[in-house]
Amino acid sequence: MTRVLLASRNAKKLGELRRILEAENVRGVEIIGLDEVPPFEEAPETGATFEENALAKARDAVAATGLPTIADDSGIAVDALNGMPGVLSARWAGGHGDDAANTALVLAQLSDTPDERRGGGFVCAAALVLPTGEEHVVRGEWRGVLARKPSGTNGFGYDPIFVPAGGDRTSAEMDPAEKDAASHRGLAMRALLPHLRELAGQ
Ligand SMILES: O=P(O)(O)OP(=O)(O)OP(=O)(O)OC[C@H]1O[C@@H](n2cnc3c(O)ncnc32)[C@H](O)[C@@H]1O
Ligand SMILES: [Mg+2]
Repeated sequence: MTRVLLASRNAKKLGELRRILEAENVRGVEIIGLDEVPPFEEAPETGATFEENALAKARDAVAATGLPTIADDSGIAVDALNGMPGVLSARWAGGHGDDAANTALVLAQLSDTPDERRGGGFVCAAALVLPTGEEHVVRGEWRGVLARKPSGTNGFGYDPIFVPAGGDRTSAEMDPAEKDAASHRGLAMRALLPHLRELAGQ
């Protein structure tokens, strides 16, 4: 078993990452989270791009633990807000990870935005950094529109207000496997699969 660290403190995100790898039958890799390694000082996520933040999170964790590490930096980019919240998604309303306040603020900011200009998308940058210094950074995007009110209880973060393109339900109304099959995170993680299979000796 090769131990691979997922450098995240977001239990929901960690759950999705694990589920996606499981669905892809990546065996021979044991995924552990930040709570399962000795604590180390985590730098604030101050990068200008998702890729920068993902790489920084993964590099720090490799330096501290010596484990091959995946980090995910993600968020929602709203067209009418010029791509924001973007890298500020986790702390858009001020506090870190207050999902209800973040979604309420985005909805309020879009209250006068008509249906035809409510486009946006989830973005996920995933970085895989190995103790050898080998680095891979990939990106997944999931386009859709911003709803007028929250619906659904699955997922996390902005899922209750995001309606993926081609459908009429929010991603919080989709079942988990359905979200994974189409999501930004699913796309990014599947792009890392060849490297993970190599690590697993598969
Ligand atoms: O940095 P870590 O510890 O991994 O956890 P985090 O929650 O701080 O994660 P990010 O810094 O990447 O911020 C991502 C934010 O974007 C939002 N987000 C990302 N992926 C999402 C998804 O699949 N569905 C809904 N919201 C999502 C959510 O609000 C997250 O708090
Ligand atoms: Mg974060």
